[in-house]
Amino acid sequence: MLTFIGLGLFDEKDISVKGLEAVQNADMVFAEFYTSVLMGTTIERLEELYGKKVRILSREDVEQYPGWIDHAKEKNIVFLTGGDTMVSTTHVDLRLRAQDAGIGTELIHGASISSAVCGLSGLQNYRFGKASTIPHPYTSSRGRTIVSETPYDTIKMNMEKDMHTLIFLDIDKKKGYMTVNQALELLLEVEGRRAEGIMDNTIAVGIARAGSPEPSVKAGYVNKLKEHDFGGPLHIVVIPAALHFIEAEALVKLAGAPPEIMYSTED
Ligand SMILES: C[S@@+](CC[C@H](N)C(=O)[O-])C[C@H]1O[C@@H](n2cnc3c(N)ncnc32)[C@H](O)[C@@H]1O
Repeated sequence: MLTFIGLGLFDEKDISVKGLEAVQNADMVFAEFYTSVLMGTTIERLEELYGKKVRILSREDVEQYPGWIDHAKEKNIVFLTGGDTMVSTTHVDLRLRAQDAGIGTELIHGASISSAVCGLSGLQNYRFGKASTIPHPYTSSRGRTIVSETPYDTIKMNMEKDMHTLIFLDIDKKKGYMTVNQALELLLEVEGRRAEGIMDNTIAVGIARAGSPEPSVKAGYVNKLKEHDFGGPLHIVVIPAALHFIEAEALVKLAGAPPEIMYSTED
């Protein structure tokens, strides 16, 4: 049996009781921390709580060479991930590979950043459209710096449908954890090229360290918000569509948005 377990958002204590029991009873424990990271703990603290060795898998181990799942044909193995275990296409793909190999699978869910952003900001879950990820810029073979326009296109498409956009921020071994500030600068850079006006006079919401004792939640006009100090990682951004009046009130009262946003809301 291969059990997928979501560890929640911040530290070793965010796992569910059900999840903890499954890890403690497992024959082998695998984990990946490239799709998300629990910033409030360490591998040593996880191993101490579980009383088990945790084998850390790379992206290649999970996406290209998941031979390790064969252990689940004979043994109970668990696979740990940050957040909820299935809020990631990679993990769904892994589950399907296991099923195809005749391995039984089970899910034990954890708190996800996708719902935490709604809780912390007051934005309504049902109003979110397609999510996107802002990757760090990279250098092309011709030496040009490439900034992805995909997140900008996703925001535009969602705005046309009156839907909010959740934007995950890149986690890169060398370039580090992308901040809200870097993400907004990159969106403004694309706006500068495309000049389609979707970032003009637009409110954004930045959230840092959801699930920690001191999350940072701040909403404001993009040009101002990009200067705000959100503190340490992880960070995430939402670009809301037109706001329902309760959402606007929540952003003002819970995220320090300018009060005037309450006078241009939808019913
Ligand atoms: C690709 S998502 C993985 C989602 C995860 N499976 C879940 O359900 O929460 C990872 C991204 O979400 C954001 N994120 C995850 N945990 C966070 C947290 N505690 N606080 C703020 N942002 C977070 C970061 O932008 C991070 O790069």
